[in-house]
Amino acid sequence: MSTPAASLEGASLSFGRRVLWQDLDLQINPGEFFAVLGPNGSGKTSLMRVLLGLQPLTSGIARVNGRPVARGSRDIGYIPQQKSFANHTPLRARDLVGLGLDGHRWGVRLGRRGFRRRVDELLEQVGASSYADAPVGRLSGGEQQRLRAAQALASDPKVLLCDEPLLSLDLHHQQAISSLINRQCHVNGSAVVFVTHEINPIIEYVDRVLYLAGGQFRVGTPEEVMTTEVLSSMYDSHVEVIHNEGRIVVVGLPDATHHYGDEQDEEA
Ligand SMILES: Nc1ncnc2c1ncn2[C@@H]1O[C@H](COP(=O)(O)OP(=O)(O)OP(=O)(O)O)[C@@H](O)[C@H]1O
Repeated sequence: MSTPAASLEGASLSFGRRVLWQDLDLQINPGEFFAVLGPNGSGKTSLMRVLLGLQPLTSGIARVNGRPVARGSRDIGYIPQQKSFANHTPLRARDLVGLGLDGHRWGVRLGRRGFRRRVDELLEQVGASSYADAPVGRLSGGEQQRLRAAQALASDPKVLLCDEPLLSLDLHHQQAISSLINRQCHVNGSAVVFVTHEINPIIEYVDRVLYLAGGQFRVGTPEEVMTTEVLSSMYDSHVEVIHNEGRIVVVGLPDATHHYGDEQDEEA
């Protein structure tokens, strides 16, 4: 059996009394498109941070490509949740993409010309050729986000972590970026971990989902997890899930995010 691209064994994460998840066992395989869903504060970004080696688990072990997670792993590509670059960031769009491509693996192998060609190719793939030489701080949120995607794809990572990468993109670019991420996954063999609030833009690509809510989790195909029964039980309230023409509509989600552990906090 091949080594999982990323795995968690008996993983738990708590902050004080708040339990985000407990006893999570997970193996994400090379070439698997794995979506992470759940309400605000359910621990999706924290899971990314665990895999990036930035957030220690409360218990259990997390591995990437068979090795315990470590900061700065070259096995990982990361499209962070959107934050804007400061206005005067001294980088052009192509420099940012080049950072993803830089260094040991590619710099030597490609040479200067090849390096530039590859950066141009990536810029084109995310529809950023027209602003290749613009300072990143002057670009719109969506334009910056497309560059982050190009940067993360540049290194051909074993594991591609995407934290709401489609936010602030228009429909056309949502489709272009999600299809590129899908190609990186199903053609180039990266494992993709894709955090999102909305599964429909990527539903045709998703192999399995992890759904986090109320301190609980479920793992399975979208058809197994995204059901009225499963989500109602996780939210502890009636939630209706409608599958229609390949889309999934969830109706009646409770507004407030209930955190497992809040009861104890209140009692205390
Ligand atoms: N270092 C920390 N110390 C204390 N609490 C934290 C820390 N990091 C995250 N949390 C809390 O853990 C919870 C989960 O945060 P996280 O960012 O993982 O949620 P999320 O599912 O990504 O949410 P969203 O959908 O809003 O992005 C939040 O309530 C957050 O305040």
